[in-house]
Amino acid sequence: TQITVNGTSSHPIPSTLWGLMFEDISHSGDGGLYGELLQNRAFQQVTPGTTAALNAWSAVGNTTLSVIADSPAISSSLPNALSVTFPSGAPRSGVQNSGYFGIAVRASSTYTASFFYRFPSTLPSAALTATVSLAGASSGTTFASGTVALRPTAQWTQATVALRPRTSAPDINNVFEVTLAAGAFVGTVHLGMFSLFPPTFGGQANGMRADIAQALLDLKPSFFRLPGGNNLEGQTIAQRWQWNNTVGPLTARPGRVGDWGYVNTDGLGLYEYLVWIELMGMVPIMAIWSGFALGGAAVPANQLAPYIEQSRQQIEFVIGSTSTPGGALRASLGHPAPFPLLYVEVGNEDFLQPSTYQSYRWAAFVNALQADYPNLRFLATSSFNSPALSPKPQSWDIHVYQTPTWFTQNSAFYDSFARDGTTFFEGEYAAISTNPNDIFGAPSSGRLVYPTVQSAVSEAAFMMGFERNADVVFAASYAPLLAHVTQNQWTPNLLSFDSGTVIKSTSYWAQWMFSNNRGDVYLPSTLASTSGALFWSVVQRVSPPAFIIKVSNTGTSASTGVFRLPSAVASTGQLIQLAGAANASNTPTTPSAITPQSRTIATGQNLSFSAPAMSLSVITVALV
Ligand SMILES: [NH3+][C@H]1C[C@H](O)[C@@H](O)[C@@H]1CO
Repeated sequence: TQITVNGTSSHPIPSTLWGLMFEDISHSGDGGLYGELLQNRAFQQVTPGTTAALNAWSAVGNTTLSVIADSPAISSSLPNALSVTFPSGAPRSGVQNSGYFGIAVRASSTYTASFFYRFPSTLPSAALTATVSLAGASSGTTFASGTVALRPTAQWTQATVALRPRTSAPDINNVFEVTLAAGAFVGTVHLGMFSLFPPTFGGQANGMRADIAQALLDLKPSFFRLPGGNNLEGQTIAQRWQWNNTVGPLTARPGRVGDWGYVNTDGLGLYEYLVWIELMGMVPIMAIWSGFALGGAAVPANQLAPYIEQSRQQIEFVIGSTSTPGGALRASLGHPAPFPLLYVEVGNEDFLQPSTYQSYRWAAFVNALQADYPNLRFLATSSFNSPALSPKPQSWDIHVYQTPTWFTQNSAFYDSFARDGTTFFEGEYAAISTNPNDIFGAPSSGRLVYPTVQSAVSEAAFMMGFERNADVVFAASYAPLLAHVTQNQWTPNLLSFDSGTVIKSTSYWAQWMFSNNRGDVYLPSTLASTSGALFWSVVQRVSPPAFIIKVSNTGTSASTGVFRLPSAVASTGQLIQLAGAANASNTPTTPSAITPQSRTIATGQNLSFSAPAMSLSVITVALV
């Protein structure tokens, strides 16, 4: 294929083009990115006395456990506690937590453990020594232990201890224990608001798991969409995500039943998101709830005011001056300066109930909030111009989940969009099935469990379209971002993980190749055929001056592109290439089967490049 590259750029590439979409799905947050290692740490949103209330907890030795609604409670937000009864003559006994499907124990880390306790009836005659430890679930090997004094008190009191493993555990099959020595105490103790944190990314208090955060940082992401996705919406209006329930001390956070079938602790709250986003060099694209719950309920127009006010307070918390209540709260938590918020998304996928979005919800939120915050850009989340909205949205968040073939055939999706000032955020996209008749079906019906080489190179063809249309596409993110390898509600995902490992998919590497090889301006070139297999994008980097040529071959045989570049270039350049069998994936058993390979290649102003079948290539060649 002969490809003529224009020497005059058509448009700059916005700095926000490549970034991350996040929501707590498949334990992306609790059990994933959020640093807390204990599951069901505060018995939030569970029914006392039920087995489910004891999720992840079990007795050590002879104790009997039950979750109770305690009085006094630890706080009004945390009504539940674990009642632990030690019988007479008990051996070493106490409680055990199995983490989020395991706990990684690394000798290089210092873990911070804490819990609240009180003796509701019989007080011990003197302080008791509790042992807090990390041990092999089946081996019983103790990797770390520390002691803490439990004072004889009926009032809720917090105990904290540092744990330093002497050796790393060989696998993630480990447990956290709080125990008393044999015969140390006969009676009942109430425990609650446990926590076990490893060192966090950048040392952030109540922060993120370092290995997952680092894998995300390696993508050099420019934005972070939060807090969802479906998980913003709630199955009911009462279960929606509410920013004010996610800030302040952990004892003030009630948690909620998330939209993906598990309790969200909301320990990863709005402040933690924003501080981490800043630490990562990203900007937030923040959603506000738009009056619609996934179960189908919409707030009537004449009852929206308190929800609009809650959203206004959410925005005030993020960017309000410290003379406002929201800004003052932000300052009190340690961040007096406003966060760099420009984009506010009104709901999520409001194409699910476009009628009320069109008739009043969009206008009610935007008219009120735009008046308060004129510099903000509000994104509509219903289907583009279907129905038309008033006031006319400045931006839209468009999602697509499709087959690899759809992505190659729609590489020019944005070419025909009107250039009228409206901008677009491709907030969610992924090739998720090879079966066009059952996109969201089961793996037996074509659904991908992990991204494949074919899905990654097809997404890359679509991503070429984002660079070509970066005058109207300002941001794009693959979704979902993260998922536990087995406790998930959705596949495929950009990154998979368990308690100890992060797996970078083929699609992760495609995102990595685009985001780590950005240009400043786009150079138009011969258009690829959308029914073909070869796709390309040429951008120019100002400093150091270079052409960056991305080539995706989504076909089953090698294909050559001859690039006629607009000016002289060096005789050698760098090639980064991702290639493999169409159905190859990186999985827990083969985590690095397909990774980008770099090498130097011969280059010239007429650059002939043979792209292997099923490959994504990035060629960087210096101008001379
Ligand atoms: N149904 C998808 C669309 C929604 O916005 C996300 O929560 C889901 C997974 O990415």
